[in-house]
Amino acid sequence: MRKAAASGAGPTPVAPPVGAAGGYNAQAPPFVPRTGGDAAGSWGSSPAPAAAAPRANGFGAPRSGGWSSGAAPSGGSFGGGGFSRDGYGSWTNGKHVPGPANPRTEKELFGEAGDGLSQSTGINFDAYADIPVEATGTDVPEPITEFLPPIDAHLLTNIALARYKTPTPVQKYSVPIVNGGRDLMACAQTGSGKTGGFLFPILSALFTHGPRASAAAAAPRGYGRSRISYPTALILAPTRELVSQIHDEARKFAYRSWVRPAVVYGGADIGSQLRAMDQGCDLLSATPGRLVDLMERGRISMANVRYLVLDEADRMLDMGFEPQIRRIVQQADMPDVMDRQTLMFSATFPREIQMLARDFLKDYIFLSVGRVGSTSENITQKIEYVEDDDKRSVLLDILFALPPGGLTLIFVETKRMADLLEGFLAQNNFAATSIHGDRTQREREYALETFRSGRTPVMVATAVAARGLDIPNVTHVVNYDLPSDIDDYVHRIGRTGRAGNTGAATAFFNRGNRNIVRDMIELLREAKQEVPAWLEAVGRESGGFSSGRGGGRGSRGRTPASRDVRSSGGGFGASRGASAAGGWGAPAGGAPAYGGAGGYGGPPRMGGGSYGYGGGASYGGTGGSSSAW
Ligand SMILES: Nc1ncnc2c1ncn2[C@@H]1O[C@H](COP(=O)(O)OP(=O)(O)OP(=O)(O)O)[C@@H](O)[C@H]1O
Repeated sequence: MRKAAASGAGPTPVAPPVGAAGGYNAQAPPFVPRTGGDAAGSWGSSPAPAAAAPRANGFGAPRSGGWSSGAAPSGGSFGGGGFSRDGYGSWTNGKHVPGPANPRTEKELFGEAGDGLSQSTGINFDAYADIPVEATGTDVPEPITEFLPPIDAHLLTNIALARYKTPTPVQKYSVPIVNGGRDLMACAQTGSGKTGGFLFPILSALFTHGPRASAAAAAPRGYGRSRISYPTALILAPTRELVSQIHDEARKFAYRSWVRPAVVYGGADIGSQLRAMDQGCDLLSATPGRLVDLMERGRISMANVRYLVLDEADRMLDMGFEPQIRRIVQQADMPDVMDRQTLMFSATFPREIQMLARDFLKDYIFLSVGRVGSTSENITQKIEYVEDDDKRSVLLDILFALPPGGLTLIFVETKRMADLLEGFLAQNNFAATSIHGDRTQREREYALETFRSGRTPVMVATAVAARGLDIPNVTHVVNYDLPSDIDDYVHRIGRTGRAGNTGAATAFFNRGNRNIVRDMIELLREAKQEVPAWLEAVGRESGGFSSGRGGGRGSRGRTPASRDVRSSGGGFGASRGASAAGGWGAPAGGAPAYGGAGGYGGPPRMGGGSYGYGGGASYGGTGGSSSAW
């Protein structure tokens, strides 16, 4: 039986009374569940979030509008000015008016069944339902089991066009959680549908409730000729390739709707991105650096943001994006944590990121599908002992032995090694390409395109390609160089074995990789993989100083979060859930408190329960541009 464990008791910051100073009123809490107005039904009961707090900074006027009381504009038009164009619809006189179908756009977005351009589900897709689910926090709503109302009818049409039949576990839970107005930290294995996990509830709500009429309606134009864009949903992700991919998914599921997705990332022409934004920017996917740039140019405002998503948040911190993220979220005009919904998604959640959540999330639900940081059993993992000097010849042996037809992704640690290995493979007549951080955006896109299409079925990559990329038919991942952080290994091998498909991953291990040996052994055991006897021996040898999943990790001294850190004072077994097939017990009692009550080890990073940021912690790197990869 699944359990919804309540957060442990802990300090509960005092929320100011509703309607207190700052112009807040009862409309402020975001997105309370719909209450039966729809024939289609409504989301399960879920508490309205705690009372709104005054904004911590002086940017912008306090928000007073909200959807919860039917504040979506009923007059005028949004999204295409009241008429349909470009495969989009509009929000006219308080109603969603989907645009007409466009067969060409439809084919471009959704492809055709079996064309190999999009990931089809594999034989193990249904087995996702057996993965244990843990959801902790107050009043966890019931998961959905199917794509049915009260998910918005227009979204259901687009989900059908994408040929999705059943929600994955993370989607089953995230949809009612987010549509119940709650914040969410969600952790689920690579390739198990986290993108839909945030896009579906957001788009469903946007289609049903329409745009928020406030800053955008009042001031659609900036100074001079420049327009200001006011996205309603903002998705931040660490790499250009990942935000492009999220944008492509957003375009699919927003097809024919009033919601115009847009994308911005560094390394590409800002002028064309701005022009594209001018065509509509309701749901924006962005890398943090480029977004700060646009904010500083006065071309984009966060004032309308209703939903904030941090995808692969741990990676963004690793890349040194924390200052930019805090600039966007806390130091501009984005609505306060109490007046937006914030969602974090990743397959790994080191403890630091759960701590960051205290600043960005309120009374959130921590969802973990499988153990945090575990690998999918759909990936057959093999660890080979290979000295550095032998790696090239062993790689050739592997490539020669692979059955034709699949794509192979080879990870190395440095850009230089990526170049060298690509050259070596070319000399040996393999159609190979490579991708790394020194390549221009055009080169990176070209490499991905030739890999995806199978023209170069081998791609050598640095960590830029480790996260989130969803390329159909990657059948084999080789860790030519192992990373020093086990989480990176988890994401890298997760480029195969996606959406219920099977895949293989081979890692070259030698004594230089001893720092991750114990984590590696634990991962392999957990995913029911073979653990070679020699690896166990190295593990025993390295015992005392190995990082171990229970201890500090790698050079950053990170500690893994194996569960919701809010309840880290409690026993491990208490909140481990059972199979997703069961039913929730009664909601955990207790008054909802924001910010994850209690149980944090160590002193809080910021004092007084305010949302201001006092620490200056950031992790290596300077916005990701000058790393080794
Ligand atoms: N409900 C579903 N039914 C069928 N296919 C799905 C479903 N949800 C997602 N997919 C497909 O599964 C693949 C993986 O999804 P997605 O990229 O969202 O995974 P992820 O969990 O974000 O992975 P990662 O951790 O690597 O970022 C995609 O090709 C997506 O189209």
